[in-house]
Amino acid sequence: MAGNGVFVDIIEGDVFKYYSEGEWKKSASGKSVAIINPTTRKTQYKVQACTQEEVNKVMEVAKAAQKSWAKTPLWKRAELLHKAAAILKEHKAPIAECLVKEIAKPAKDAVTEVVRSGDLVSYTAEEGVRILGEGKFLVSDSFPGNERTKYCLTSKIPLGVILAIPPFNYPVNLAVSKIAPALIAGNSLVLKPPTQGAVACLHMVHCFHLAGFPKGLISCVTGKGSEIGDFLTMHPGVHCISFTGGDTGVAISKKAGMIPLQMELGGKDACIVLEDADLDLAAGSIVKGGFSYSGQRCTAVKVVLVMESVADTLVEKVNAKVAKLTVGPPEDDCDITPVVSESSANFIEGLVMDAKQKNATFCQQYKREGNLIWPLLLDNVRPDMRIAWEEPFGPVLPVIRINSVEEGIHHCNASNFGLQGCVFTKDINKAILISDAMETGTVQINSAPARGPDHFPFQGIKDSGIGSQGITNSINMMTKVKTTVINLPTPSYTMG
Ligand SMILES: NC(=O)C1=CN([C@@H]2O[C@H](COP(=O)(O)OP(=O)(O)OC[C@H]3O[C@@H](n4cnc5c(N)ncnc54)[C@H](OP(=O)(O)O)[C@@H]3O)[C@@H](O)[C@H]2O)C=CC1
Ligand SMILES: O=C(O)[C@H](O)COP(=O)(O)O
Repeated sequence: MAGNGVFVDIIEGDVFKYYSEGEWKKSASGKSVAIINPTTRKTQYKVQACTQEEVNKVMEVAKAAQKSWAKTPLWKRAELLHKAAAILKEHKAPIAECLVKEIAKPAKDAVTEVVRSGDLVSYTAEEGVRILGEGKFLVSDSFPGNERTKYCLTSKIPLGVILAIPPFNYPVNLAVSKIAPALIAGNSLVLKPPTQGAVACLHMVHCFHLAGFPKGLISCVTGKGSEIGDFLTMHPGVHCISFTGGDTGVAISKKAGMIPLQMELGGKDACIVLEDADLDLAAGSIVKGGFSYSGQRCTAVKVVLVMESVADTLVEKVNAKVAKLTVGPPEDDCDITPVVSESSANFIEGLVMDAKQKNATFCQQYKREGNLIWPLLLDNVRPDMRIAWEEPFGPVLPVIRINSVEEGIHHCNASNFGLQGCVFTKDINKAILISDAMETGTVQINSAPARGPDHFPFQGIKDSGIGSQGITNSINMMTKVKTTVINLPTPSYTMG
């Protein structure tokens, strides 16, 4: 159970504590933030509403802790990360339980998220010792007009204090995908977890605490993003922001100072299905891609663009699979579970009603109970409908029928998002041409969009983000280049 066993220190009364200076603390605000269970719509947990003074304190200690952490040998940093990964995996059950209660993640997927997170931490430790253990050596005589009098040594050094802000949908995985690269690279880290998912994050942070990281190196401040978010992101003590979420990220990038930003934002991932596609494969991928975790994935298939000649067959196959999806509580491991909040369900319903008014074809009857929305495929969607462009982040998937590949590419590229896309065809040449033409960070050929495996590069263009993630890219992003130049009194050339 949450807050029990080795986790007993992280809670007092019914409010979970925040983590600062290597200790679990109550906020001086005396206030808490309620976390509403999406299934019961009742308060499940409470976390501290941290104050600005408490944020100032974690920034101060993070700065000091980073200085000595940067002097800790790389292999020792890796050793601690491996230890944290093992502890995290050992305690997957209580953490997964929080994910079920806070964000209605189906029970098995919740366990998978924790295990995947442990693996990510270990992989990052291994990758870090390799790529940070190497530098560059340049000599001056390769540039015109220079003798060989200068030797340039290049290495990667930490940025300082990293602020990590993950979203609700993968609170643990998208937190560790920021924490592990930051730490292996010699940075300290301040985590502001999403409110829904905060308690899972606090348990995860306690696993790092149990691993024995130095005091102040990792902190976790809780509170509503709308209340402490700006104070955190505009804090002068922050040297880099790694954020995953929605439009909030666009606002943050305008407010943040002159610091590196890693932004993973929304998406409207298009799935283009050509006439020669394996329609069974496409239908299976569309259902998995569109409806896993009730469509609440940045990488979910969010619009299907299918050639008119095969559209009827594809829609029929997709519908047959949608009919088999189970709908209900996350504890029962149902495929479709309640969406994260009432406001999210209302937003999704708004998109559905707009499509209804504009005569989209409803392949299933629209049904909603509380935050639970039954899976819905909308056929014959046209560009004047909101659902053609907006991200529902729910189990509703639009199908747009197209008459040419160009029409599909045009729709994909007209979106303000550019996260991922996918194309189904048996013609690899066509697939490559389409992939090159799609303005998205990644294109999957004959499979649905996906972030994982977590060491693959992952990036969005346009409003979908800044920079590239994935383990290696995140480590590099959380470092800066330092060079030392050795100036010789006379040219020196190496002999054969
Ligand atoms: N491209 C990618 O890799 C991914 C993108 N996403 C996108 O995330 C969205 C869903 O996640 P969701 O959690 O709703 O996204 P939000 O943008 O609403 O929230 C993300 C995080 O930002 C915090 N936050 C809110 N306001 C501020 C602020 N003013 N300053 C700083 N932080 C703030 C939130 O805290 P609080 O919860 O307390 O409000 C939360 O931790 C979707 O658009 C989805 O596509 C999701 C996963 C991956
Ligand atoms: O951000 C997300 O929505 C998830 O990281 C997606 O991860 P996945 O595509 O590997 O499920």
